[in-house]
Formats: sequence, C-alpha cells, structure tokens
Amino acid sequence: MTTSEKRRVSIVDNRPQPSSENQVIPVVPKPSSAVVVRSAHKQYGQTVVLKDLNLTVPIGKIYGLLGPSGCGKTTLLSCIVGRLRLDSGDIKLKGKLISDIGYMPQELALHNELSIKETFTYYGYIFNLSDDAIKIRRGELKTLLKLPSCKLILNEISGGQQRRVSLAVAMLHDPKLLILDEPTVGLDPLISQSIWDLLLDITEKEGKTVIITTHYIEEARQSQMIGLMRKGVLLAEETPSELLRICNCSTLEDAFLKICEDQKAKTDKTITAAPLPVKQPTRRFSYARDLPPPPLLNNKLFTFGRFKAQVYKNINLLRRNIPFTLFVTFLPLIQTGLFNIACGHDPKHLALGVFNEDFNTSVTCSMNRTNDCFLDGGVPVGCLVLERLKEKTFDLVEFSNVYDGEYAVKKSKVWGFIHFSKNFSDNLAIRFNNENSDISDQSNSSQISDETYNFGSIHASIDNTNKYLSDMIKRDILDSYMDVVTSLFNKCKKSEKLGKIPLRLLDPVYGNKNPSFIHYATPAIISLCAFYLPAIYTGATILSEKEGGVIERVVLSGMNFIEIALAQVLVQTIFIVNQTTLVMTVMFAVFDNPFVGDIFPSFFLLTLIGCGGMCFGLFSAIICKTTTEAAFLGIGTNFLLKFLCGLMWPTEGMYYWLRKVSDYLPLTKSTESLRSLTAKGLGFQHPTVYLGFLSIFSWILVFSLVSFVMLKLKRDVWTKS
Ligand SMILES: Nc1ncnc2c1ncn2[C@@H]1O[C@H](COP(=O)(O)OP(=O)(O)OP(=O)(O)O)[C@@H](O)[C@H]1O
Repeated sequence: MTTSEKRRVSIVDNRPQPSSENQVIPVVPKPSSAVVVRSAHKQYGQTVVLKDLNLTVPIGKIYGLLGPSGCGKTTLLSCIVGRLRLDSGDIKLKGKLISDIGYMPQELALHNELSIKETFTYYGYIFNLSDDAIKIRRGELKTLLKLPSCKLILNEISGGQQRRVSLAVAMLHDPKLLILDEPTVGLDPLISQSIWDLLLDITEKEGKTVIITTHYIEEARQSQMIGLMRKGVLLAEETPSELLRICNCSTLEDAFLKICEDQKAKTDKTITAAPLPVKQPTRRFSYARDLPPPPLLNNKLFTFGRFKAQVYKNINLLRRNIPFTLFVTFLPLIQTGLFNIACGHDPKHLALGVFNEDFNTSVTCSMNRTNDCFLDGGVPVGCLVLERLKEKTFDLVEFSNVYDGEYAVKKSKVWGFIHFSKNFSDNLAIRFNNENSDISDQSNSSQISDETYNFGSIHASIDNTNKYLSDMIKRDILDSYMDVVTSLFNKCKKSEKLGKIPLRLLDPVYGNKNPSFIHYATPAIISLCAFYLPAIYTGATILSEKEGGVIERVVLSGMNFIEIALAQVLVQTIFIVNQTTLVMTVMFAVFDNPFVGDIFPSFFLLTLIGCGGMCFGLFSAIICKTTTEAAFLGIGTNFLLKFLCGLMWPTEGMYYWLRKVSDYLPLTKSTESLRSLTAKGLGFQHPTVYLGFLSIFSWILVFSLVSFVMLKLKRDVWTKS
C-alpha cells in the first residue's frame, strides 16, 4: 500500500471503531449512500484520468468534490451520470432511473434561442411534467434562484443568469440527487451564497443529496462531506471540520495544499506514463458492450412527453429563427428557379470567323432577290448559309484570308472559322447535277474531280475545347446548310428531298424534337435538391445541438434516439412536402420542362428521396463530431453522387464496374425513375420506375439501421468533441 493510500485510508476510515473487545460499542447505523464509486479507472488514449478511485456520497448531504483544473472531476461526474463509461470499476447509485438525478454540466448546454419559459417547458415535458406542474415549479425556481423575466431569450441574459437557468433546469423535476459541475463559477459572491443556501436547505429539509464541484475551495466548507482529488486520485474524503483537524490547518486551501504536498513528495510520478493493466479498447471505436454497465437506466424506450418536448423545441427554434426558416423553406424555389434561368439555353452571339471567296461582294446574298435555280450556277449559296447563321444569332467576323481566320480561332477570338472556297456555289451545283443525273450515266460521274468536291465543300475549323459549344456550332452550320439547299431545290422545281441527307428522323418516341440539356438535367437537379436540403437541415440542427452539448444533456435527461428521430421526421416532413411542391411547380409549371406523367407517383418518389436525405442527415450527425466534419461529408458525397449517379453524364459512359457500383447508389435508380415518370410517362409497373422506389427505400432503411446500430454500439455518439 502506498503512503498516499495509507493517508487516504486514515482519513476515510475515521468513523467510530471498536477499540477493545469488552467495550460497549454503540450501534451506529451505517448510513446508506447515494453514490458509491469503487476502483474507477478511466483514460483517454494513453492519458489516465481516473486511477483506482473510490468515492462514497452519503444520502441527504452536500458532497464537495474539490481539486485543481484537469484533475478529473468532470470526468468522474460524467461517469456517474452516464455521460461517459468507466474503462473498469463500479458505480452504484441509490436511484436507479435517469429521472432520479438532476445534472448541471459545466458548459451551459441549453438552447440559446429559446426563452427561459420555453426552456422550462422543454425540460418539463422531457420529465413528463404537466403544464401546471411546470408553471408552479418555474415560479418557485424563479424566486429561489432570482431568475430574470421568463420571457427573455437565453441569448439576451448574462452568463451568470444563464448558469442559474441551467441549475434551475437540473432542479426542475425535483430529483433526489443533484450533480452540479461548477454551478457557482463566474457568479456574484452574493448569488453564489444564495445558491449554497438553497442547496443546504434542500439537503436538510428535503433529504436531497448534492454532489458539487467548485474551484473556490473555501466555499466548499459549507458542504457536509469533501472529496479532495488530484491527478485522478481521491486523496481524502472527510467532513470539512475533520479534514481541518487532521491536517491541523485553519483553511481548506491550506489543508488541501498540505495533502497535495504530502502526496507529491511520496508518489510524484505522472499518471500519464505507462499504460495500466486495464482492459484497453483494441478497436478503433470503443464499444458500449465492452464496458461496465451505465449506472442509470432509462425508464422507457418511448414516452409521448419526450416526443412532445422535442417537437415543441423544434417548432420554437424554427419560430425563433425566422430568417433560417424562410431560407430553408424557399431555398428550393431559389435553386430551381436560378437553374432554369441560368442553365439549358443555347448560347447566343457566339463569334464565328468567316472567309467567303464564293462570289465577289457585288453579288447579293438575299434569297428573296434571286429566283434562279442554283443548279444552273450563279446563286450565292455560301452567302445564304451565312445569312442563316446570322439568324441563329452568330456574330460573324469577316477575314480576308484563311490564315487570319484560323489564327483567330487559335487566339480564342472566335469559336470557329468557316471558309467558302472560290466558286463554292458552282462546284456545289456540279456535284448535285452529277449526283442527281441518271445513275447509269457513268461517263458523267467520272467527270467529277476531287477538286470539285473540295471546292464544293464548306471548310470549318472549330475550337473543340467546349464540347457543348462546338457540337452546337457544328449542328447550326449543318442545319443552316440543309435549310438553304432544300429551299434552293424548291426554286429549281425539284423535290427538296434531293438536298437532304439519307436519314429520316421520325417524331421522337419520348421527349420533344429539340431536346435540351436542361431536359436531361431536370430530374437530376430535382433529386439533388430533394435529397440534400433535408440532409443539410437535419444534420445541421442535430450537430449544432451536439456541439453545444445540448443533445447530450437531453439524452442524459432520458431522451432517446427514437424520440429525437421521430420529432425530426414530423417537422422535417412538413418541409419535405413543401419543398417537393415548390420544386415541381417551378420545374414543370413555371418553366417548360417536359412532364407527361402522373403527378402523384412523382411527388411520392420525391418525398421518399427527401426522407432518404433526412436519414442521411441523421446518419451524418451521428458519425460526425462537428458541423465542419459534416460539411465536408456533405460536399464530398454531393460531388460523388453528381458524378456517379448519372446526374451530369449518362452512366452508360462509365467503366463497366463503376456503372455496376453506380446502380446501387441512392440517386442513380431514383433519378432514372423520376425521369421515366416525368419525361416518359411510364407507370409504376415498369422496372425502371419501381426499381427507383425500391432503391431509395432501401437507402432509407440502410441509413436508419446503421444509425441505430451505431447508437447502440458506439458509446460517445452524442458527446461533443
Ligand atoms: N474527451 C477528452 N479527450 C482527451 N482528454 C480529455 C478529454 N476530456 C478531458 N480530457 C483530459 O482529462 C483530464 C481531466 O479532465 P476533466 O475535465 O475531468 O478535469 P476537471 O478536473 O473537471 O477540470 P476543470 O476543473 O478545469 O473542469 C484533463 O487532462 C483533460 O485534458
């Protein structure tokens, strides 16, 4: 036994002892204890925070837990309330239910946007109190703790007032055991004293037990029992007067100093050094089932009161933060509106270089002014093609030679350059005359030279770096040429079909004759909005509560995952339905995107995608410690889904194996299903449609199950980092 342990034992075991066999010993009833901690060991990584710690808190007393900053007081209290789990050791509480204790954490851990009244109501509902009971208790605590007007928002009151509200919340349900982590820190000495008076009052008159930590050692003199901690070890556990007597000191500070020096002299070795022979977590995560059981049990898996509390809080937070609520409500409108305005339209006024050697400038380019048949020569076909290109809004830039034109493309001054050779129209006429003459007239055909084909062709050099623009320029040059030539055949009293290429595009089976990129992208954009907006909202709201320690506090007050999730679903569903309605209205009613299907299945599918997003948000909030981590996860997965789910480019263009992976991602099949429902009008019985529903539904199950399992297995899900 070390000297420090002997010292501790000598102090701890100072109750009346039998001194000799024949002495009559008064029967002193052993006081039952409110909290008993035995051989508690806790470490963070290699840092040992609690080392073989024993502590006994008698019922109906104030137990002052004292020690320097970082000695492990908060860790010990966290283990007692079940916020953390010991690595080894045992904690026994007199009370068995979560509702038997009231815990005030060191940090505020309350919603800053709620009023004092709303905060009381929220925690009152969590502890299943009626509205009347909450009102009465609120009045009592307001007087006892000298709280300001209950209408005030927590953000609007001072830090000291906030701490008193936090203490009031811990006392709201009148628990048997109060565990208070530095309740008087930063408070006016008069207010601190009034809190001590209150605690003395409730221990004496109501038999409550209080464990309190404080940095102000002298104020702890008012407790009936004191535990002195240093470097994770409880050095002494005694009544203040006994402690002073044993140490022969007049102040607790001196007594503490003496005990510390005593310990330091004999056992001053860092407890962070060698790992102790305790059960070490060998896996990346610590699993709850590997650890000693939590000291308190939750009374019920689900209570309507706690669910009501969570809904009440969610609605009040939305009501309090109107700009955020409006933003979340109308963001889909803004996103889809801007998408339709900014994307999908053919680019206009593109600069196109031209060198037309076909005719000299004295020849008119107007179709109206020539009734001649171009097959006879003399009709400026090149000019007419250029006229058509101008009508398609190209800005034509004239060059006087081929070199300058191609140089302008290289210098990115124009997107392309087209050249009509000298006598282009005449050579074109020769080609058509020859091709339309009797096919058996071999002698005529053989007279066409390569030069005629070459001079009778349009030469185009195009900047291909922008695929969409270059494809559009090629398409418009071809369309302009076809328009001109087919019209010219009419003027020659010949069928315009002679000028067409030998391909007849019939009416499209699905979609319209001039499909646009936006028609392809619309279902993708809708799916992304439907998935990510609820994901962001759910993840952000839960994580902001997690970061503020609020969620941990309510979980320690009995709230569980099912209640949090169900309340989130209820409020979020309203948002999802609103968002789906807005997105569909903007996309298909305000803007003219193709919609030929039934509204109901599309609406239902989008709502399911929204629920998938919500479950993903919940999952992110569980696996991420901070909103920054969640933001990275959100941005990362957003890019991934855009690329891999065929939202930007058809999955048919992917490598085989990647396409197989893509099929199982949340937005691949569901987006394809949405496209089939809206643009093709397919029914639910079609595999493309029902597989989309099946896919997103499976993801909802996956996210929910994984979240549930992680909550069961991982012990610090709600602990802020
Ligand atoms: N989550 C954590 N991860 C790693 N180390 C931690 C963690 N929480 C606390 N510690 C370390 O454990 C030790 C004890 O911390 P604890 O908060 O229990 O001390 P304390 O006595 O309550 O201090 P204070 O009075 O300043 O609140 C400190 O060295 C601290 O740095």
